[in-house]
Amino acid sequence: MQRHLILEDGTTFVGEGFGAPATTFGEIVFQTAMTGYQESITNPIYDGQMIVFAMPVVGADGIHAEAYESVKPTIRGMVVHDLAEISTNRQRRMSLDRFLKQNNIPGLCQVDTRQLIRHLRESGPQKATIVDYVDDHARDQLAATVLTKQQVQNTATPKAYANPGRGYHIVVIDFGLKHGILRMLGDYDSNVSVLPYTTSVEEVLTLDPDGIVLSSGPGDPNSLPESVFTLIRVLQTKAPMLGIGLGHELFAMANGATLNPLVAEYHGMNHPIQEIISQEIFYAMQGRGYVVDDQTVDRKKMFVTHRDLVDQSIQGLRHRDYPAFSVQFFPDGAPGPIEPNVIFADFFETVADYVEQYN
Ligand SMILES: NC(=O)CC[C@H](N)C(=O)O
Repeated sequence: MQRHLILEDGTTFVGEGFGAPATTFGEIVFQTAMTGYQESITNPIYDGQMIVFAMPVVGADGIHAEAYESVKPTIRGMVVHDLAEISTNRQRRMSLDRFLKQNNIPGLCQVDTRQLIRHLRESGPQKATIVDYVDDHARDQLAATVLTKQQVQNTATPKAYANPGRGYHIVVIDFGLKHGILRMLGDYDSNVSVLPYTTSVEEVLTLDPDGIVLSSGPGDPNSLPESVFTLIRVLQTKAPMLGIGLGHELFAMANGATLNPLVAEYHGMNHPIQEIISQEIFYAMQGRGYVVDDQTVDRKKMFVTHRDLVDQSIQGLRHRDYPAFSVQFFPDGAPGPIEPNVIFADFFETVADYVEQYN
């Protein structure tokens, strides 16, 4: 059935509906990665958003068991050029179409995604809706919709839980965790406790962590309560810390930096990232709508460890006084290149040194 995408600025696109026949509202962003649509649509950083895929044909892998990044996807829609009808992946459990239907997420295919993405690159993210008909009612509803700023609350765990293993005790502060982070921690000798971001310093310290991870997550880092920054400021002095994505942004803010929204969000894996000390270049999955303002990083406290070579944005920070560091990109490679996995190796090396020194 023909369906339509309406953008807040009035632009409309026509396409063929797939997935759930639902009408939804969300902020629309585009994903330029050529692989990993299942990981993208299940990554909690996209909570409440609609994703347009630059990849011309999406769906050929179907949905498979290893590529979930959350238990339940909370995106609001998926816009693609061509939907692959036939999937030949041996690990495939179901079609993308069925998966979206089960999760009540609408899809739109046969859309001129190149034109749409060019438009969004200029306009930046905006509200959008997928509807059956374009009429005044649909436009009014879109105009009246207020998008939530509560994405972290929506996706982060409200209760502590364990991801048991043997080895170092790693506490993950959950801001909208993706599974890739837990998978990577599980590849090392670690016993993981995941705590809500509303947790107190005492609750964390009672667990006597050997290392602390600040997870990635959706939304605007400026929308988080002051208690989060206090928590980070205290915890970074107590045990080795690794911030990822939103965790990196919050780590920067806790140490005095400011975060700015990007004109066009960047979701992709084609920007080279350089580790400054080694000059090594690698690629990593990135998903960011915000960037650390370079001018506001207190060089006496922190230094820049990684930069994106396309826009020179800060991609990594390290504290000068504590074993605490952070990366803006996804080091778990789910999806994406696995070179940045080395960030976890660095973290566990830091944890091992710390445990040896203080226990
Ligand atoms: N990679 C992430 O964790 C995303 C962080 C944040 N929501 C942003 O858009 O910048």
